[in-house]
Amino acid sequence: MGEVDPAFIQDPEHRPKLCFSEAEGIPMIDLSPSREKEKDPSALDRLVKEIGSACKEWGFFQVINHGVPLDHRHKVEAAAREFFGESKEEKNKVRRDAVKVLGYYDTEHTKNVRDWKEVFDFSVEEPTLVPASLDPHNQDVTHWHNQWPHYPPYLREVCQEYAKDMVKLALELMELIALSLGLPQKRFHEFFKDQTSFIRLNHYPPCPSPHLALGVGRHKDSGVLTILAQDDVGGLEVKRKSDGEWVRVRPTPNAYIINVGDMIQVWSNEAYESVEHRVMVNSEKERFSIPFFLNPSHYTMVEPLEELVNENNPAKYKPYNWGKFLVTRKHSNFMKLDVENIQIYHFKV
Ligand SMILES: O=C(O)CCC(=O)C(=O)O
Ligand SMILES: [Fe+2]
Repeated sequence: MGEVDPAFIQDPEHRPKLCFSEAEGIPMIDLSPSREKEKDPSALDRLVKEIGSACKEWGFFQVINHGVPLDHRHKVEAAAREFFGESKEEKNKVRRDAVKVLGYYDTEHTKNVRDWKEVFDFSVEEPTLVPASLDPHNQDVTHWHNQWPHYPPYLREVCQEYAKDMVKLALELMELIALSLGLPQKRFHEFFKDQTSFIRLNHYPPCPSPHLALGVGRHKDSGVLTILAQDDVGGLEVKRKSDGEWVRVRPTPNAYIINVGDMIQVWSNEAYESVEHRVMVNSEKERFSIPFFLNPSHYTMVEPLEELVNENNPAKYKPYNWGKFLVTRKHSNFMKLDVENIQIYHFKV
């Protein structure tokens, strides 16, 4: 057993339990009625209700019959394995820095503790428009550009193809979520022109001290919605809403794990809430996962939707600018700070 660098060590109250319970009851939802809606409107109604209660009770669910071609997913998984198998020197050729925020890095901090992982980030829109400055008064816009590695050479193409699949599935899920909130089906579409969505390839190497460190420390996803592909190793834990216990999401081959992000919490005025989750590592097996983070345009002002607030249910959040939030987060996750990074509760009324 080796030792881990103190930067990775979680405070005692946040350390994982090595014997864990597997989540019974994380809803498994069959999405086929969404694509066959003309044929069976009552099946679509049932699906919308299932999505609504999963968002309300869990903030997490899994989907099958999601329409994403399996070979597209397999190609990205293979490319990720090959990429992370390259030498550090090769990976560092596409390393992110304070200016080039996309690419490879292995020093992400969640809540100021270093994560036991290495990642490769790429955005869906090339280039992605974002604010140039963290300063709220500065309106300048800049671009994020992807940094594609030379090896493996096919990585770029398969990632771009997969990104299209993810956007399609995400918008379909947003239609179902809109219906479940009593909104017009396409209510959310306007936010995704010039989207800032991105995909992350995650590699969690075996860790000599899985009781002290985490692959990703406890956090909520700050975007709209996350679509996660995990391999068969397992390690994702969700803080169950009903009792606050950490429970593990059992890997289901070819399914996707969906979770509500902070922006759905704000838009829905807390009808739905984003839920804390974290990733355990283990001493024997490496693990790979691929989250897609659905994010709106940088110029989106995020606030409870007017249709969902009234005198009896006033807005629980003040509007905030997504682009400024995003670049502030990117900046703070890059280095260890002495202060908490930006959170939606800072905008609570
Ligand atoms: O790897 C996983 O299972 C989840 C990763 C995650 O929660 C994240 O990157 O936000
Ligand atoms: Fe997450």
